[in-house]
Amino acid sequence: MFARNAARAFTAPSARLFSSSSARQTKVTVLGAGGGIGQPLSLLLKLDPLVSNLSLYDIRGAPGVAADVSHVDTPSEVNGFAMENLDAALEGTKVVVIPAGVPRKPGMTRDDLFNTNASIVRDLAAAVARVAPTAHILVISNPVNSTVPIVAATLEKAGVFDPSRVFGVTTLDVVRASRFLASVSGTTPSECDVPVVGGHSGPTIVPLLSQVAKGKGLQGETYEQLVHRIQFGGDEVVKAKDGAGSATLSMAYAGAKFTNSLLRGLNGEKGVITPTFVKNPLFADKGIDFFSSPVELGVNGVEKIHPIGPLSAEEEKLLEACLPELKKNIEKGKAFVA
Ligand SMILES: NC(=O)c1ccc[n+]([C@@H]2O[C@H](COP(=O)([O-])OP(=O)(O)OC[C@H]3O[C@@H](n4cnc5c(N)ncnc54)[C@H](O)[C@@H]3O)[C@@H](O)[C@H]2O)c1
Ligand SMILES: O=C(O)C[C@H](O)C(=O)O
Repeated sequence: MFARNAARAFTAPSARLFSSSSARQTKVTVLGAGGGIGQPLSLLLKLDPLVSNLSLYDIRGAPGVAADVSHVDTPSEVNGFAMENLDAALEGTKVVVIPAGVPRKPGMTRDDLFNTNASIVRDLAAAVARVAPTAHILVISNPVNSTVPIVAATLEKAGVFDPSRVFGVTTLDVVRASRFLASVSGTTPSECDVPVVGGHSGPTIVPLLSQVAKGKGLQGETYEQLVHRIQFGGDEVVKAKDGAGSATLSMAYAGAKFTNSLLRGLNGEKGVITPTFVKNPLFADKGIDFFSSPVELGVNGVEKIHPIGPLSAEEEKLLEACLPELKKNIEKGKAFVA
């Protein structure tokens, strides 16, 4: 893909997206592969050396996307599956990534997508429960704060829920926090790994800037504007796309990055830690049993859930605003399946 004399220039970004420390390889299935996220995500997964087999499914267009992506000269096999072949797409898969569902238009909240996306995600989760009950499920479809509890409850109903195998992908918030803090502090994103905890919508997104050297001194308007931009980065893209959807390319990058982290953990690499929205005991005493906090990924998926660490006074307030809304979103998801 890259010319020999250009290789140096490309080394840094590709190393940041894909890190491969082990030889074991895995079958990955994308549900919603024909969409705005699904297509670039499928391409990026085709480039991941830890993916041996890529299975692409959508209710429209997946065979075409698969034919196209399959010509890329990396070792993995690619197969496309049309609407009626969902079971075949899931056969023998270890990791299922779900970006199926409708995106926002200007003026909508993520919760406004619930009525359409809840049943899409529930039905896909039921198929995974039936065909690939031990697969790891990575949920991208919004509203993530509700769709993850929907997936968990659906698996629970089918008697196959394992909390170490269900993840809400909140990596785009981490990617944005890193990129935006780098701009504000005049550094590079690699120096700005900001833990982002909570959920994935506006005030439920809680960036912990005080835990990063480049972020801890920020105050006043600079701090407030940065927090707002991280919490509402999605709206920025929805507005700029002006009715044509929400973040797709940066989300595909974030989805491929999280998938690679999980695959490295599954392959036995130690110390792979990243925030993700999982069944989480940290705020269970407040009735909130799903929460994104830094999670160590290992051979079984979730290996260890880390605490969120010390918070500044501002972050305490952000967390206070996050919890009630997150609780509502989680309960709405659970009620839908019940
Ligand atoms: N987690 C995040 O950070 C994040 C970021 C961006 C977007 N999203 C969400 O991801 C979802 C997809 O966004 P998009 O821009 O790719 O939308 P899109 O409309 O471009 O693509 C969605 C795809 O899902 C497919 N689909 C619909 N029902 C399906 C089903 N039952 N089975 C399989 N495929 C089905 C559609 O055919 C379409 O190809 C949206 O809900 C969006 O809000 C999440
Ligand atoms: O904003 C959206 O609706 C899509 C996504 O959740 C995002 O954060 O970009």
